[in-house]
Amino acid sequence: MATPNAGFLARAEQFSLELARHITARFGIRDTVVIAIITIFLVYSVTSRIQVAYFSPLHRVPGPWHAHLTGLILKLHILYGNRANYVQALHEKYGPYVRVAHNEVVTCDPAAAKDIHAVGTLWRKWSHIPDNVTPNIFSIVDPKTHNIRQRFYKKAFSQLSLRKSMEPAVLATALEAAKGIKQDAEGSGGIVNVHEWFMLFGNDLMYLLTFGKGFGLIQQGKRLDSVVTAVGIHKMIAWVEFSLPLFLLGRFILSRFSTRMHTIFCADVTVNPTKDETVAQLRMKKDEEGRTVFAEAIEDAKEDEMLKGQGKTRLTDNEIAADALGFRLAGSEPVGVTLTYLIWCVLQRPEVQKLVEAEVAEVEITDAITEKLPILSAVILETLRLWGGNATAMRRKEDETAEGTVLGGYRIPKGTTVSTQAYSLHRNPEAWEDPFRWDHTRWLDPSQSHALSQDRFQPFSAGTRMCSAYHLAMMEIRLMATMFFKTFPGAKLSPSVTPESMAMVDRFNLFPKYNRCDIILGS
Ligand code: HEM
Repeated sequence: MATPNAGFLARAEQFSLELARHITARFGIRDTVVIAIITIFLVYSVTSRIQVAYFSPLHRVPGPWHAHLTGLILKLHILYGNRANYVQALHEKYGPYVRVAHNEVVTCDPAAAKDIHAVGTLWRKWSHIPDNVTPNIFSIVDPKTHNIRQRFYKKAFSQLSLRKSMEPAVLATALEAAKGIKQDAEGSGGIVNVHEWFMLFGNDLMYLLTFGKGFGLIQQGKRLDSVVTAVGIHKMIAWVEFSLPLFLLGRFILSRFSTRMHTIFCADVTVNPTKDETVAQLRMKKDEEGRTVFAEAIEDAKEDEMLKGQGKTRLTDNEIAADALGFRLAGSEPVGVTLTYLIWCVLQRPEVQKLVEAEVAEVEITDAITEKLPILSAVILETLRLWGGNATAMRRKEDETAEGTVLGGYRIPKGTTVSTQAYSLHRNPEAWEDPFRWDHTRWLDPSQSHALSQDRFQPFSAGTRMCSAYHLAMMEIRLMATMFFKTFPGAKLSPSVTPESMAMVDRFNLFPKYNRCDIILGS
């Protein structure tokens, strides 16, 4: 017996045949085939997007309506350097789990952050480096390859080794920066943009770390905008993510007509050190002058039994060049940014400023001594909590488990990107009391010390993908901050510095909106 469904199917079949006959008669066979292929593609794309939007388990995760269908709005925010603030606003509206794109969820739940970034986690770093480009330590996805690479640097980046190898250079560079700040202020009525000097400080030290010779940016009085930084790379990647055709148009056509376009669309070409020069520098022998910590790390690895067991005792030339660039990009900016915000936070609170100045006034500036100063340490940790230089998205994927995973009660299907950002983790009211208030005293209470555990305080990330240079970064911040408060007691913020001017822009690292923090030096 014919069912009502069969009647419908028969009518649909007849309609389709009529339509096909009509189109074939009007456009000819070849054009009809093209139209059919395009139609099938469009129908497939739309239905699969609707399926992912409303019928995948992700539809239960709250978020703005458009995020269920597309990541376009998120990509626009990335393009404008606004991702961190956009995601924070979404957390404030929707809670600790938010769907920000059809295939991406963000979370500021400490339990999820702990799971995702734990040692031995199944969550893998998300990377858009194509297979044919040698990844650097920052972008390697495969955990085994990453583990091998990490071992190359482990010893050289321990606190003990760094105090021998890098501390004198960090101190000398901090002294140069303080001199530069003083001279700059003398030439401009006592007002100086300290952000610029802190950024040059961070950049100079990274050149020194990877190439043995600092490029003397501070001595040359270079301006910040003449230094190529990770910002360029971020803008370039943001364009790729937003629209590949627009990126290609910019890269191959527009970049020929304007230097600005060239720095945005061809940042990788501009920023890459010539490979031969880098490799020669980093393969220097033990007794050669100008050998870097980086070169030592590579050399030391030859004696590492575990690496030998893995059949790998040397880095290839391509790997060395990639890592030199990776360290420079990862390390040049966040130290300078954190220092800028530290000065901004302390100078807003004269009573805290007096305490820090009194604490550092008589001390010798060494890493071991400054590490033990309670007020300075508390001020650094509290600044890293609210205004750390690298508090932006850490994107991860879990592709191992066929049925996906569960986070915060939500099923996350395989292949979904999940991001945490310390900017929101550190502002989560479930994790921190009065989270938006900068209050260094929360770190003076010993019972707070467990907050340093990996779940709710992650300015340097956590687990195996934690910042390789944590000890170096902390040393740079401690020595430069001590140098500043000893040399410039009574410094004040210029009236031009406002919460609006210091709002953070998110370009791989976070920066003050106008790249400025003007201060007036005390007489
Ligand atoms: C205040 C300063 C710094 C902060 C807040 C910071 C923060 C971070 C964070 C959050 C990550 C993890 C990123 C991710 O997984 O997506 C990271 C990774 C990394 N950082 Fe830092 N960093 C700082 C300074 C530095 C410096 C000075 C260097 C270089 C000398 C450096 C080198 C690296 C490297 C190589 C990685 C990749 C580690 C890996 O994947 O194994 N960082 N950093």
